[in-house]
Amino acid sequence: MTSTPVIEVDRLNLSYGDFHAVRNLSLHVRKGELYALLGTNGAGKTSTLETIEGHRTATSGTVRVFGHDPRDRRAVRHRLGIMLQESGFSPDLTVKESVRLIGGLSRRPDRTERVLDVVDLTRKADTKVSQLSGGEKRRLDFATAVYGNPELVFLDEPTTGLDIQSRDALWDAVDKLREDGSTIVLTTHYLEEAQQRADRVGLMHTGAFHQEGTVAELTRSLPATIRFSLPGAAPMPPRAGRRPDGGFLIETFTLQKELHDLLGWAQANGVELLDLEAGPTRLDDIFRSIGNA
Ligand SMILES: Nc1ncnc2c1ncn2[C@@H]1O[C@H](COP(=O)(O)OP(=O)(O)OP(=O)(O)O)[C@@H](O)[C@H]1O
Repeated sequence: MTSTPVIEVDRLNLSYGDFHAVRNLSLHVRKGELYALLGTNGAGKTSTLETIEGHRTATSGTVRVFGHDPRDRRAVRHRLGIMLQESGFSPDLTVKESVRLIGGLSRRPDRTERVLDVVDLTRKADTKVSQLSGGEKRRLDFATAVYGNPELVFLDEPTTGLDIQSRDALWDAVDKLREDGSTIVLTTHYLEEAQQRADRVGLMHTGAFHQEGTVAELTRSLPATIRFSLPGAAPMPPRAGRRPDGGFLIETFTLQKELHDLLGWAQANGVELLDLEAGPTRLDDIFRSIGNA
């Protein structure tokens, strides 16, 4: 990863009539980064992305992609691969024809067969789009992000509707794009995917950033958790609170020590800890804390 800026958004404001959907948002993405733009429903993610992609005009502020105004399609468009939530391919085209169409529109060199292989649709090459399953359609949408290895890739909810094998294959293909130097901007409601993969996360709420940084930076301010349950006759464990589901919860900033003490207590009392889970704060917990703020 280098410090070359690929996306530079400064004090972006976007209004729909009287409604102020994005408020003074600044965001910079560097070459080679995987940046996850996350947020609550209606936070302004799509509005922000559509402005960065050149589909919307900012009410005020500046947006630069590779140093250009993204509405300058000639300068920018061939360098972008955009996987929308719904690509809207013609239902009468075959898969192969659709991929060729993507290639023609992208103006990037590649081979249709290679792209079909990456998105695992070689066996469906001659099938009409109207006859694809939901997951297969999603993999065809992904071809827009893969064709010709774009320098900047937008993935909008890429794994929605995909089974676990297809998800793994998609993330393998994204890893490959990154090895070849692509920069990735991801939106997803599967927070564990962002937690595992994002170099940085921007967490939006009501038009502005609630928090921005690495996952470690975002989760640092909240305690880690240990969750477990106990067999009926077990004594009450020290330091643990009761959860509404009858299990136990320990919140701690010293996870390793607390876990060590708990295991020692269980050993000393001859108690088996059931459903034991211990780990750092997750992005889910931060999302819940926004809802409660
Ligand atoms: N064309 C439009 N006209 C008026 N209001 C709009 C328009 N598009 C979006 N909005 C409003 O702007 C706000 C931000 O919408 P946006 O789609 O950017 O949010 P989002 O973060 O992508 O949400 P979600 O996670 O629910 O998809 C919402 O309150 C939405 O109702």
